[in-house]
Amino acid sequence: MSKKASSEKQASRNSQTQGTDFFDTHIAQYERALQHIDVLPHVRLILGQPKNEIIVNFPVKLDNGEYQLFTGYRIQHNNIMGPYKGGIRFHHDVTLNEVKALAAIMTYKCALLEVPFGGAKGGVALNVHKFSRSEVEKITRRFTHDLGNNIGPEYDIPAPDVGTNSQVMVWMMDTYMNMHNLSDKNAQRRIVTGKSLTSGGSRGREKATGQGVVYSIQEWADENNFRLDGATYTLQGFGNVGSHAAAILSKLGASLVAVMDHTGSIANEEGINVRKLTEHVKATGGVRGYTSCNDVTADEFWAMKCDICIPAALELQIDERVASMMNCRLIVEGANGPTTLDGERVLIEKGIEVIPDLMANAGGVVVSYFEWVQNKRSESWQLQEIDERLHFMMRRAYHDMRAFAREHNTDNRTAAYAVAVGRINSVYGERGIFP
Ligand SMILES: NC(=O)C1=CN([C@@H]2O[C@H](COP(=O)(O)OP(=O)(O)OC[C@H]3O[C@@H](n4cnc5c(N)ncnc54)[C@H](O)[C@@H]3O)[C@@H](O)[C@H]2O)C=CC1
Ligand SMILES: O=C(O)CCC(=O)C(=O)O
Repeated sequence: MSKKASSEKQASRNSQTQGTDFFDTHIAQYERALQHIDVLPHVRLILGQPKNEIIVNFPVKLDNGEYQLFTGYRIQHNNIMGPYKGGIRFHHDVTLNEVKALAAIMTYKCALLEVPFGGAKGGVALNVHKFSRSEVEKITRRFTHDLGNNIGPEYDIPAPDVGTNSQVMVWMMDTYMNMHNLSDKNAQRRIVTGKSLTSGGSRGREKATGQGVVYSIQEWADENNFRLDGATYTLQGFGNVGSHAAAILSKLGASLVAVMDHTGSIANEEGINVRKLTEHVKATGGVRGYTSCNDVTADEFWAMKCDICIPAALELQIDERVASMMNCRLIVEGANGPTTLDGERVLIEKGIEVIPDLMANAGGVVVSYFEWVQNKRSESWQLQEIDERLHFMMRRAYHDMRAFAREHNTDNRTAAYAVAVGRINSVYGERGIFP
């Protein structure tokens, strides 16, 4: 088997064979945090499962005239802190358990960042690369239609995730507006965030998650007297999160030495030109075939010596085997849930620090919140203001997480969960339970 083929097979093996235990992994991480804080018994129960699980099966007429049935999910984990909030994923491996885990992660991410939203996530099981633009539009509109009143601008607000983008969000918005005869059409644009700027999106949302990844790295670098100028890093995933993180890190003088995506893995110890790679990915759909780099296997990618590794693709990628190969100082989880429980154990044994998903990739939902507020008030904020507000909120959450970790002698993930669950628990405690 060629190196490229073996690399692709490895990437797909990681995401497919382990996808089913993502919710269990999340629950184990959540329960580990409960050992460090006092949580009301009913709150433990409530947070252990999502509040609502919406599953819709819907047919769509494809370009060839045939009908195909799709399964879509919207999981609403918790809304004690505010309206349900979270992305929509279009990917062939989408399952109920995956979306449940992603929805719960949103609840804790928002609580850690003090964003006044709860947690939700949605997804449709489809390989987006295999459908035409008009088919993806029809799938989006039909899914939105079937979600009906299960979403709403004050109730549950979707956003982009893997396989979706600002165009998909605008189709969702348009479908929702056409379904509801609402008087204040403009304010209703906040039914989704992550829209294009022209259709009511926010400046800075496109790069927000990557920007937040970099703000997290900068906090860690300051804390550890580490210079980013001249540092090396590897990146799994060169989509929205990965490509923007890389573009910003380039400006700070950090050097990208290896990248993996769904098409393969490439490396160059001398550094990869991020701007040129971005053009290549736009033109060809993936990193494979980019010149000035060597093709490497997935194992060679993970074993690459570097200062920082940024997984920014799918969940459960860094398992025990991968973690034992890794040769870096810091892992920054641009993706949701990229590390398995065994993987994390090995990383801790090896002294590799992790900035967990709840913290590292929260920039997206923070700027989504800014977009929602701007739509509600008919305002349009400047990029500088957005970046400053985002930076402030990322820094505050980072130090809340680190303070807990130091005080209770925990890893960062346990600390991030504990801070978030502690805040949610306080609200439940103050409000009591409706009988
Ligand atoms: N888009 C956003 O604002 C946010 C995204 N995230 C998380 O970041 C991660 C990436 O999301 P996006 O960049 O938005 O998605 P995207 O769809 O823009 O990009 C996904 C990237 O992952 C790569 N990929 C897919 N399958 C792969 C595999 N089997 N092996 C290696 N690479 C693979 C793709 O080639 C692509 O480069 C996900 O875990 C998502 O939940 C987290 C917070 C916000
Ligand atoms: O921007 C949002 O509302 C949600 C982003 C998201 O899905 C995530 O943080 O995983």
